[in-house]
Parts: sequence; C-alpha cells; structure tokens
Amino acid sequence: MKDSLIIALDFPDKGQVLDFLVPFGTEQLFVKVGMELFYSEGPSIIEELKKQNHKIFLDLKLHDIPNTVKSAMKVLAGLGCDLVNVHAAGGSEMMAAALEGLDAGTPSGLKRPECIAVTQLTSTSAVQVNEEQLIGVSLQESVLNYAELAKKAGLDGVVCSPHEAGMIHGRLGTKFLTVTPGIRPVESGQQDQKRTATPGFAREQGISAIVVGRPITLAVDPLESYLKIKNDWKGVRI
Ligand SMILES: O=C(O)c1cc(=O)[nH]c(=O)n1[C@@H]1O[C@H](COP(=O)(O)O)[C@@H](O)[C@H]1O
Repeated sequence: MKDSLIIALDFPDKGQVLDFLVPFGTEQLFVKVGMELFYSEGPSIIEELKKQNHKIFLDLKLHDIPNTVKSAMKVLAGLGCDLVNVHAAGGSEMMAAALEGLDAGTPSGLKRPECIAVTQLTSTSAVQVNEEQLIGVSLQESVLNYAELAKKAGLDGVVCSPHEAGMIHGRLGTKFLTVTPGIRPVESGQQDQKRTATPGFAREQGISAIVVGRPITLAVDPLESYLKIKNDWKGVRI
C-alpha cells in the first residue's frame, strides 16, 4: 500500500477494463474498482483482476446504519480485496462496525482488507462545506475531525485531498494512511474535482497512496501517462 499509485478503473464493463489493461502487460498494478464497474459486473470482476495478480481497492464508500455496514463488510471481506472504504460521516459506531464485519468475514489465514474512511470528497470545495453542509467549521477542521474519528474507531487511514494529508500525518502519525484522489498533472483538466494537486506535490506531502483515474484512463496513451505520473510521484527524473 505504501507509495502506491492506484489506478481508478472507472469503466462501465469488464470488456473495457481488459482492453485498458493490455498495454500494461504483466506489470502488477494496484487498481480501484468503483461503483460503476462493481454494480455492472459484480464480484466476478474482482476475481478476474486477482487472477491477473493486481492489488485491489474496492471503493464502494459504505454509509449506512452500523448493522447494515457490518453485514455488508462481512460479505466484501470474502472477496479478497486489499483495501475497502466507508464514509466517515456515517460516524464512529458505523466505522467500528465496518471493522467488525471485515474481521468476521476475512477467511482464516488471510489478512483482513485495510479499511479507510472518506473525509470530505475531493469534489467538495471549502465554499460548499460552509454554504451547503452548514457544519460551522472550516473544510480543514472537518477533514481533521473525520480523520480523528476514523483513527479512534480503529480504521487504517482516510481518503482526503493532497492538501490535508500533511496536517493529518502531523496530528495522527505517519503510519495512519492517507489515500488521495484529486491528482492532476499540470497538463490535465480538473473536471469535477475541486481540491487537486500534482503527483509531485503529493510526494512532498508524504502521502501514502495516490488515486488517479481520468488523467490515465482518458489519455491517448494510458501506459505513457501512467509511467509519467508514477515517475513524478516517486520523484524519478527522466
Ligand atoms: O474514495 C475515492 O476513491 C474517492 C474519494 C474522493 O474524495 N474523491 C475521489 O475522486 N474518489 C475516487 O477517485 C477517483 C478519481 O478519479 P479521477 O478524478 O478521474 O482521477 C474516482 O474513482 C473517485 O470515485
């Protein structure tokens, strides 16, 4: 997990995923399966990606009452993913229940998937936190509050933007994972993301893993884009 570049496989079906992966050959990737792909293909897509030896972040952002999240996590733990997530806004009781479900569902002899909590989505701006959520604290304070709740509940880390990761590591330690989407090389458009940063900025913040979707999946040459972002993220000069 540490220092990973996670590719968001935001595709509508398995056929497009397999086509996308061809140029990567036998390189072991860390990939993210989100709602679109999982809802269209179901658990078989996880099996397929595991067969290809890739590490998997199953991003379903669970957010429900504790009992429902616990039961759902028990099922997801059986799929053999490396990383799963919940929304921190579901609260500390829900996050603790997610872990109970994962512990209960992890097949014996296997490692429980790591579990992280989404703080404030990277598509949310500071203005939206003030004017829509009406929570009375700044975006930064809200992210830190959610991160503290996640840590107290026993989670392994959080999803946040690259701009909050340094603050979170400073308060909660560097072992607590920060996984950051909203990564945009200078030449990429922002699309719906609000709190973005370059891979190089992410490296300077000591972020645990970055998540990159469209700058790779929509690139004319996805492999070239992946390698360029990876080099920038690892600080490799070419
Ligand atoms: O949990 C996530 O992965 C996530 C959280 C968040 O706050 N923001 C965010 O963009 N994501 C996911 O990260 C990916 C980012 O994709 P791109 O914006 O295309 O790079 C998408 O699959 C999102 O669902």
